[in-house]
Amino acid sequence: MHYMHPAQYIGQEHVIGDWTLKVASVTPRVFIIDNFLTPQECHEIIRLGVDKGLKPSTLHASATARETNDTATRSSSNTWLARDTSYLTEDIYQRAAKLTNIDPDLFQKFHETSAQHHSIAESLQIVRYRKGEEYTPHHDFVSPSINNRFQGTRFATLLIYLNTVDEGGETRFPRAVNNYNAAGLEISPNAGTAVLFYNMLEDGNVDDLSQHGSNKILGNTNKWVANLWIWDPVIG
Ligand SMILES: O=C(O)CCC(=O)C(=O)O
Ligand SMILES: [Fe+2]
Repeated sequence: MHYMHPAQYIGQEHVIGDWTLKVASVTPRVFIIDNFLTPQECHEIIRLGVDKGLKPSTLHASATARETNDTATRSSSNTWLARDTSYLTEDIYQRAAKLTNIDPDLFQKFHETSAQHHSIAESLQIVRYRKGEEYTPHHDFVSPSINNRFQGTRFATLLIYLNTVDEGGETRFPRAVNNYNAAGLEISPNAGTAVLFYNMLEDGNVDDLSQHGSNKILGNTNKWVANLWIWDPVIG
């Protein structure tokens, strides 16, 4: 397993360089990081996404992830930006490595020391939700075949808000139970803020409580996010 930032109580802070990771939930482990991107960087990522071309989202569509039997519905559109798209995307991978305390080399397409070892980071997924669009609660981990000895899956999610949404569009963790309060957790999208959460537990099992979704967009402001999924290091 990779290193996991501790989350002992809500409001606990970890300082990494210029960032402060603030614990928003202990179970599941969710951290909020303000000013992960500047407003200009947010615009630039949206522009790169628009230039690439957005397509209606499917569930867990990526080179590495397989579809699960999740019944979640996802009405947004998205595209993928590889790490080497621009200086900015390269920098975002470097920042993500620093933030998660993971060797940035592991986020390269191929690990230097072994051509068989694929990157543990997916391409950056850019997502746009328009009015009325949502992503119902789901897990980001995928369930590998039970014949696969190494049950590798999405270890952590770095979700970056690329704009501020006034009406709806909150990220919701409906199963978050904290301080005996089962109301769940909702985070309003704020441009440049990142949310880091772990889809796995420290013992290597998946975390059922990491289930989350995006509330419906209620107003006329679209919601834009970037997802960076990081896999656990056991590569079969
Ligand atoms: O847009 C959000 O707030 C959550 C997105 C999400 O859960 C996903 O794309 O897997
Ligand atoms: Fe998700």
